[in-house]
Amino acid sequence: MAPVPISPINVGHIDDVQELRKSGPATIPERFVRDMTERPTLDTAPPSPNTVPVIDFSRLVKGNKEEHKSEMLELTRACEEWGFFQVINHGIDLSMLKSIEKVAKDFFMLPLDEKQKHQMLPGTVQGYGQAFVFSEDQKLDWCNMFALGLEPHFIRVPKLWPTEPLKFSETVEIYSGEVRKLCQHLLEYIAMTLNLRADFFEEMFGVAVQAIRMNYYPPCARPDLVLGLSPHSDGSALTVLQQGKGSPGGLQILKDSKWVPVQPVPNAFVINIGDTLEVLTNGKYKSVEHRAVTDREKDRLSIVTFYAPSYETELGPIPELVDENNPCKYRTYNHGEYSKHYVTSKLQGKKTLEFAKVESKIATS
Ligand SMILES: O=C(O)CCC(=O)C(=O)O
Ligand SMILES: [Fe+2]
Repeated sequence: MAPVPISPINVGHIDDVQELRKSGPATIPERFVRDMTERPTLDTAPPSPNTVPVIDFSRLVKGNKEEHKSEMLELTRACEEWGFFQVINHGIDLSMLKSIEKVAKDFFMLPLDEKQKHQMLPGTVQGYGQAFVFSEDQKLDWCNMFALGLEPHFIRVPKLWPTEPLKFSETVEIYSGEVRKLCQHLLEYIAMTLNLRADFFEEMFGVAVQAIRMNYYPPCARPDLVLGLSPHSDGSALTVLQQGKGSPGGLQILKDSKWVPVQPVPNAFVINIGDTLEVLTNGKYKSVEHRAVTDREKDRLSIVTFYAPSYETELGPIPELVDENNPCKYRTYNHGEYSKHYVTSKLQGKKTLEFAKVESKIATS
């Protein structure tokens, strides 16, 4: 969520999907209809037993020696083999999860002109609208987003913070404070799975950048033609995703070239490794491509926190994780530069990470 210079880009007309749904529930404008190769196959098969690992956070933190050890092994496996896991018993009060969901939903239910007071300008990633649209002919996602930069404070854009719903800002502040602590703790355990000091990432990151994005996916009459969110990996170090209670599944991750649905686990957070951890671990832990699909009848809400190093941080593979068998795959670069590159590129699988590869041809400025 780096501040982006506003350039005169022409993104064409972007229909608001909630309004589309209201006015003509069966109409899918061409700009939302995906090319054949991108369309989701809507799995009617029973969920595969091969699902994203579930980590019991309380066993990591206060379990006995055996419990801690087995949970650490599961965390290592999750990071190495999946890049995604769900966390249960995370210690964040369930009333907090409920409150953030309520203010998020209430915000999306406001009249369009009210939401548009906080509109996301073309080429930027904060506010209400669709991020990552850079041209007139780019396909659009069946999603409305509302995103805010949170930490450090200089990334905040005060005019984008709504006064309605009444408790919106206060709830975002409290929730995000809790999620920040969870990210810090998770990174401590992740550092330990890599035989690094627990405070390794905390020390390296400085005042970590944190942003929140609420994604609202209205039902879609033709979920087979559209995507809720285009395939991408996150630019963060870690991402924490809360799925709305009672929301249908919709998140899918690319595993062994197949799209695997992430089944919602009540009150859990879905955690994923972002590009930044992939670089730091020299690819030992990889960011995984993911996307969202829509549902014919039900709407879906997700509340997503991105946690990343400060923009000043110089990033590159951690020397302890580079050796003859794992030669250095990524160059060293400034995280602010990467963030700028990320938010000025369209979502396109793991393409943005090319920026960091040693053989990369992409210029750094
Ligand atoms: O809504 C979802 O499940 C996916 C959201 C996501 O990947 C994102 O906001 O980066
Ligand atoms: Fe994502």
